[in-house]
Amino acid sequence: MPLTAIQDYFTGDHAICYGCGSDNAHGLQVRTYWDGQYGTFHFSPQDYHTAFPGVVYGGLIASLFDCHCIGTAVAAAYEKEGRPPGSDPLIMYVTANLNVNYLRPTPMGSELMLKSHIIEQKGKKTVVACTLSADDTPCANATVVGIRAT
Ligand SMILES: CCCCCCCC(=O)SCCNC(=O)CCNC(=O)[C@H](O)C(C)(C)COP(=O)(O)OP(=O)(O)OC[C@H]1O[C@@H](n2cnc3c(N)ncnc32)[C@H](O)[C@@H]1OP(=O)(O)O
Repeated sequence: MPLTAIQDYFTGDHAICYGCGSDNAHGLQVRTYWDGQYGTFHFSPQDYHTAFPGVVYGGLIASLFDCHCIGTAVAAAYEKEGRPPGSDPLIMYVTANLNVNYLRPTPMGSELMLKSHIIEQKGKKTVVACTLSADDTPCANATVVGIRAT
C-alpha cells in the first residue's frame, strides 16, 4: 500500500473539500490509499457522528463513500495514464451520482474500513464500488459515478 494518500497530493483550491481537504480543519480528512487494485481508508467515528444511540449517522457514511470513491477514481486515472499521482496536469473528478445501500446499523465504537475498486473507466466517466465494514462485517455499500473535471 502506498504511504501517501491521493488526497495528500491535492493543494490550494483542491485542499479545502469538507470530505477530504487537508486544509479544512472542520472536514472529515478522508484519505484514499490506492494499491493498484483497491482503495482503502480507515475512519473512527466520534460521538458527534451518532444517529441513534450506538449507531453511526448515515449521512456521514455517504460522505465517506463520496470522497473515498472520488479519490479512488483520481488515483486510478493517474495509474491508467502511467503518471505519478499529483503530477501535472492535475486530474480531478466530481461526483455525478452517489448510491448508498445501508445493510445494517453501523456500530459506534469500531474503526470503519472502506474498500473500493473500479467498476468502469470509460472516457471522462469512472464508476467506483465501495464497501464499508465494521469489525469485518459489511454495514453499507455504495456505487459512485465520477466525472473527470480536469
Ligand atoms: C478537491 C477534492 C474533491 C474531492 C471529491 C469531492 C466530491 C464532490 O463532492 S464533487 C461536488 C458534487 N458534485 C457536483 O457538484 C457535480 C455537479 N454536476 C456537474 O457538474 C455535471 O452534471 C457533471 C460534471 C457531473 C456531468 O457533466 P455533463 O457534461 O453533464 O456529463 P455528460 O457528458 O452529459 O455525461 C458524461 C457521462 O456521465 C454520465 N452521467 C452524467 N451525469 C450523471 C448522473 N447524475 N448519474 C449517472 N451518470 C451520469 C453520463 O451518462 C455519461 O455517461 P456515458 O459517457 O456512459 O454516456
